[in-house]
Amino acid sequence: MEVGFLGLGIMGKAMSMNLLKHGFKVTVWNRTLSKCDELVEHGATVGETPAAVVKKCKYTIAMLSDPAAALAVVFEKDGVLDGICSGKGYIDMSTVDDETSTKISEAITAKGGSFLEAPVSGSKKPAEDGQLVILAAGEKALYEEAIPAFDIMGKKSFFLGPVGNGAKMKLVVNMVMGSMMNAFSEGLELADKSGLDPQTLLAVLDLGAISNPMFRLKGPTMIQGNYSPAFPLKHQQKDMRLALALGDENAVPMPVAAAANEAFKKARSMGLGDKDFSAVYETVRQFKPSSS
Ligand SMILES: NC(=O)C1=CN([C@@H]2O[C@H](COP(=O)(O)OP(=O)(O)OC[C@H]3O[C@@H](n4cnc5c(N)ncnc54)[C@H](OP(=O)(O)O)[C@@H]3O)[C@@H](O)[C@H]2O)C=CC1
Ligand SMILES: O=CC(=O)O
Repeated sequence: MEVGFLGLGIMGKAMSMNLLKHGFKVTVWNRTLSKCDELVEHGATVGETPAAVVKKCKYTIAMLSDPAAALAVVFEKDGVLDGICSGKGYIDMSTVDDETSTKISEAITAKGGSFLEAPVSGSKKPAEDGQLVILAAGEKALYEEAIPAFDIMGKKSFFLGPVGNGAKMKLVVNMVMGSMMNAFSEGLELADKSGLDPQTLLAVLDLGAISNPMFRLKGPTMIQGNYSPAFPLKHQQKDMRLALALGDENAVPMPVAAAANEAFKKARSMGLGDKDFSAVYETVRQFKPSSS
């Protein structure tokens, strides 16, 4: 099966690599073309533009940074719209808001193509291990067609109904995650400043009711001041911003998420946007290990 893949950042590279390793023929495109090289070494072919990829493949997956990128790749010259037609599908797995997704869906379907949004929960390692959670919504027939690819990239896929529901679910999940990361950072700093060993805090947390993979994975690296990016902080802040807009639209008060968003904005202003989202710890941290 020949599939297209647009966007070879942290996530897209790992996801398309998994498809290749499991026997899919993959045609890739990335704005910075040199990022295609490693995929080509593993058997991918390169399309010169998004339109060229879409013309070649039955369906094309995209994994792009944000709403502006998702829109640009579809609507700009030689973009997805210039290649899509009846019988072809477009699956956007980027984290965007429902308005962006709906705009893309309407344009694709107006040209006779079918559309699915399918944002994912899970970061670099789950993407490498094929352990993502896929939150799909849109054209059910395209969802069914894409299940063999979803089964390779993910450990579980949900079909959530009409376009917009996948985007909203993803924003709710990441709003919770971003808020938790801030509470966790404050806890680490409070332990340290009040004379407790943060490592012991991690051990205590891991044995109790709020034990979770994120604290377990990120805690040790945060204590070391190692923020090598798995989930870039600028993307987490984008997700907080979009989730807050969803709260605004639905008149849901979200004071905790609003405070977390401010912390991520502060981290961006400190030049930490391209670091891992756990670098938000630096907004409250006073002691800096010499390695940071
Ligand atoms: N990293 C993670 O843990 C997770 C990320 N996500 C979401 O997945 C998406 C991708 O994330 P991730 O891979 O980490 O991000 P990266 O920043 O690593 O990659 C972003 C990709 O978008 C491309 N891009 C950005 N702007 C444009 C544009 N204007 N036109 C064309 N292409 C563009 C980049 O191209 P170029 O290489 O040229 O810059 C790159 O391929 C985001 O929506 C993120 O929120 C979801 C779950 C987990
Ligand atoms: O969007 C990020 C994630 O870890 O999920």
